[in-house]
Amino acid sequence: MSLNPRLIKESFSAIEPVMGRAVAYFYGRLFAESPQLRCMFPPAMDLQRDRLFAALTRIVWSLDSPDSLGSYLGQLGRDHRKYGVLAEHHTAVGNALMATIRRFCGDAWTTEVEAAWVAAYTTAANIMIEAAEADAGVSPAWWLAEVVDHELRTPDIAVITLRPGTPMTFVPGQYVDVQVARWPRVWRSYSIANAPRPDNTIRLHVRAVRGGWVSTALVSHTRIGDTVLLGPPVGTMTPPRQDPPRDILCVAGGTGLAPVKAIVEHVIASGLRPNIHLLYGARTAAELYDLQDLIRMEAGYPWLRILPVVSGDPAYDGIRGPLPDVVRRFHSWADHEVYVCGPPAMVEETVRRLQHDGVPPARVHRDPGPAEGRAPSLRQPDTAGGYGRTDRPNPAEPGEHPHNVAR
Ligand SMILES: NC(=O)C1=CN([C@@H]2O[C@H](COP(=O)(O)OP(=O)(O)OC[C@H]3O[C@@H](n4cnc5c(N)ncnc54)[C@H](O)[C@@H]3O)[C@@H](O)[C@H]2O)C=CC1
Repeated sequence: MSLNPRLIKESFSAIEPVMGRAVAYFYGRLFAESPQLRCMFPPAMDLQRDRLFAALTRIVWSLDSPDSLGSYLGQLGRDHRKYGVLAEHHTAVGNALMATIRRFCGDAWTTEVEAAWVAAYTTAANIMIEAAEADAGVSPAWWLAEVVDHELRTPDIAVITLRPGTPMTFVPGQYVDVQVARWPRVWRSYSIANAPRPDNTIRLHVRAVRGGWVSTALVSHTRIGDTVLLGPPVGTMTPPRQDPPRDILCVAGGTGLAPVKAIVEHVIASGLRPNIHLLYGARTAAELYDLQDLIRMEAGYPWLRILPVVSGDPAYDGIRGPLPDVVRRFHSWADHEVYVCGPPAMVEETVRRLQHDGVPPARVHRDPGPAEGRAPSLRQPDTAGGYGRTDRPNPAEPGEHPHNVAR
């Protein structure tokens, strides 16, 4: 069996215009043929459909890059352990997928196309299965974590400290999926907002979204002593090793501060002393929910500068304006390592302007927002890596953080 990326991409493109119906058909077929799998999924499937499409899109467009495809599929396989996915489930998924593609790709379906999809799916499933099996020997499928602190910083933003029952190894900048007891099988992603700590606790910054199941439960219905489930840490917005280190620019909007703060803590703990500018934006001063903590941090490290920015209050007595504009008011950042995280449009625009101003793409680390949580255009394959989270409520299925996991 040999991979034929061209045939896969052509037939996948033929499905694009009817992708919504195709994904619905896929799940209908999967559950009709393997009803025992239905209980592994949440009651409402809309978000799930987006995730499947986003993951499929990423896989199809990565077929020419075996290394990045391999690491993505490996992560997917390890991450799927928390759902209870077993090797035999991949056969059921593969059968439903082939039936779906056959039905929806119309005239593009030939025996060569079928062979190409079978080869690609078999390869992908094997990578996921092998990664899951290797991981089973060294890491839990999920962690039970106790809420050891819960601070309501604004009426809808909580900073929550969790202690996993067994230590969780992660890299600053990564995120975890969270499930609350109130909503079984519903997982939402949150970035870990701290560097690894000796007591193994992790912090999350959570904004309750109107209609958001998990975020509302975490902010308004969670108390110290409660427990949540955590999936394995994933994500690629992690700091590169550098010696000597480059100076750093961080641009964080709202709760997008979380992974950026973890990276800043990591740099501090490393003992290196690059200059760090952290532009921390919110719509109002009251929404700068972590400013006091950041100011305390700044007081201990003269090479760390915290610059709060408010976009929605003309009377604010400090730096005002949209973050992408404010970034440009400073000297050039062209020789800096840059981390950008927050609302997707803010991230897009900030990165676009920084690159226009001479920051090389390889030095820009971004949390790509919902690029993988929604369906990216087939003509604009997402190669940024990482995942997508959004605090937008999903009108079809209230949710907080679509991410890139396909089930
Ligand atoms: N909670 C977490 O762990 C993480 C959250 N995120 C993402 O960060 C975002 C945070 O959202 P909120 O706290 O509600 O932020 P927000 O909507 O209150 O905005 C925060 C800042 O971003 C700016 N901004 C918002 N939209 C903009 C746009 N279109 N153009 C330019 N600037 C814009 C605002 O002016 C403000 O300075 C969400 O999209 C979330 O998915 C990302 C990573 C981790």
